[in-house]
Amino acid sequence: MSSFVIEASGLSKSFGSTHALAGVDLSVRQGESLAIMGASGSGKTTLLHCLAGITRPDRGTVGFHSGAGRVDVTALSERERSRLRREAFGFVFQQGLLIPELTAVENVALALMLNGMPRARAEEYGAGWLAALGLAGLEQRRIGQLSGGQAQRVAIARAQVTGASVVFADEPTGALDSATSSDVMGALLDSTVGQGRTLVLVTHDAGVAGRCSRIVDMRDGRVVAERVPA
Ligand SMILES: Nc1ncnc2c1ncn2[C@@H]1O[C@H](COP(=O)(O)OP(=O)(O)OP(=O)(O)O)[C@@H](O)[C@H]1O
Repeated sequence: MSSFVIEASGLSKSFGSTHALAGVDLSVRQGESLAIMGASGSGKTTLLHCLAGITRPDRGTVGFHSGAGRVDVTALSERERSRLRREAFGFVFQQGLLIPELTAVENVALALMLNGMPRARAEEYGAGWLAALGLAGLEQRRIGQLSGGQAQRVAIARAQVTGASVVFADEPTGALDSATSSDVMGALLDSTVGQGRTLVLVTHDAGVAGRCSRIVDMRDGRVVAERVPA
């Protein structure tokens, strides 16, 4: 059995009187694809953000295991968490958070340049990732000149180009029609778990969740069920 890459225990997070997370224990194995499902407001995004070190929980811990050992994500400073996110994690959101003024390849290369890689090399790497995601020939298009599915593939390339060991995705196919959604989900799986890396995603779409290796269901800030898709 493979080892855990993320181990969260006792996570609680409130916003005023709203208990977004009310004691969540969740471990994620290296190389698995985990879908987090549940009704609107059940705490899915808050959980994803706590696992990824974006949000610090009020209580509980998140451990991240890398080749260098275990990091207690919840004990890190804001600056250390930001570095961990840049270096070890990748993010794909519903709206790709791409920079519209930049071209496809510049958007991908930027992630590498933020980690100190010179521009020419970063763009070379970026172009390689775009090609791997089926976007060869579109490197110089600005984001507004791409379809929704193509733009989301650029976002996937950007999330992976730094060699992220865990990719976190929040409704990565939420803005796409069902055929495009299926293509983009295939690209996301191939480029993460297909390469031995780990994918944690939030989705409302049972079709998307059904392609993951495990699903957890949330209700009222708690994980209430766990299942393996048929
Ligand atoms: N920054 C915030 N400030 C105040 N309340 C928040 C904040 N973030 C989340 N909440 C509240 O916490 C609860 C859980 O929100 P969360 O976004 O985690 O749910 P979700 O399951 O991802 O919902 P959705 O499917 O609608 O995106 C909701 O009641 C939400 O209104």
